[in-house]
Amino acid sequence: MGTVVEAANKGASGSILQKRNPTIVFVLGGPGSGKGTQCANIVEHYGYTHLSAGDLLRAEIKSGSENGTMIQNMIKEGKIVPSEVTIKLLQRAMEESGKDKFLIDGFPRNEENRAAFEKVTGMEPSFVLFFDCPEEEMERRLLNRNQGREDDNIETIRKRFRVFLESSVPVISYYDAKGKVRKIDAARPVEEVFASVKAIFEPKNEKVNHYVRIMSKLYMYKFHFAVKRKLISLCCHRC
Ligand SMILES: Nc1ncnc2c1ncn2[C@@H]1O[C@H](COP(=O)(O)OP(=O)(O)OP(=O)(O)O)[C@@H](O)[C@H]1O
Ligand SMILES: Nc1ccn([C@H]2C[C@H](O)[C@@H](COP(=O)(O)O)O2)c(=O)n1
Repeated sequence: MGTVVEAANKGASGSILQKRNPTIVFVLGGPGSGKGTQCANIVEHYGYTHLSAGDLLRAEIKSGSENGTMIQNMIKEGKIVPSEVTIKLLQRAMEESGKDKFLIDGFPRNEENRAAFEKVTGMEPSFVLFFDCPEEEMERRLLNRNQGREDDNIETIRKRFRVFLESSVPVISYYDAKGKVRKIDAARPVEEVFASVKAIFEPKNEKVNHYVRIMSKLYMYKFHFAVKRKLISLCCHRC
């Protein structure tokens, strides 16, 4: 059996979806930044279909599939599951839904995820919704989540934060350079965060769009500076 990337190279994959020319929004942000919470609001108000990569992987574990144990071990370690597996699950879910507007939550988590998705499906996101939240707040939320998730313990949470900084932030930077990132301050109460989300999804005139893009760019400068400082301090702790 070939890999999904090999299948894409042979032109065997991605075609059904591509023909439907779906709208894709990637939803990114650290663990506990509120991606799932806000996706539920977007679904309710704007008719998108929500596909959470983490939920699809957890369902795969429960289904008792051959990849189940490998996925479970990786999630317990806060690691990122190989793109092969996650992309197949996402593609299947998109095809089976019969819908054409998707919020893809928690994906792409690293450069491998991103490049493989674009290669396999031949599709790119319309934009990337990025929920920015300080670690202390995300940690508090995850420790209070109470959904029985195996990875909501302090040891795995710290690993997930590190993977976010080292592997997921570069993906956000990639799309930022293409002008596709819409950054949201996610440290506020749910309703306030959703008000900012709405401003992105509502149709606007060109002047407002221009203003939103400039504000997003300014926020992203600040964000990248903070990430660099954090990575340097992590390196200093290691030495
Ligand atoms: N703005 C908010 N203020 C306070 N609590 C919030 C806010 N948004 C979400 N929460 C709560 O924080 C927890 C994590 O939220 P959620 O599951 O939406 O995050 P997530 O980014 O999808 O997390 P993960 O990446 O780990 O799946 C939940 O218990 C949720 O109810
Ligand atoms: N693209 C993805 C998305 C998720 N995972 C794994 C690793 C995560 O820690 C875990 C939980 O995801 P969440 O529900 O927090 O979005 O699932 C992955 O490997 N690749």
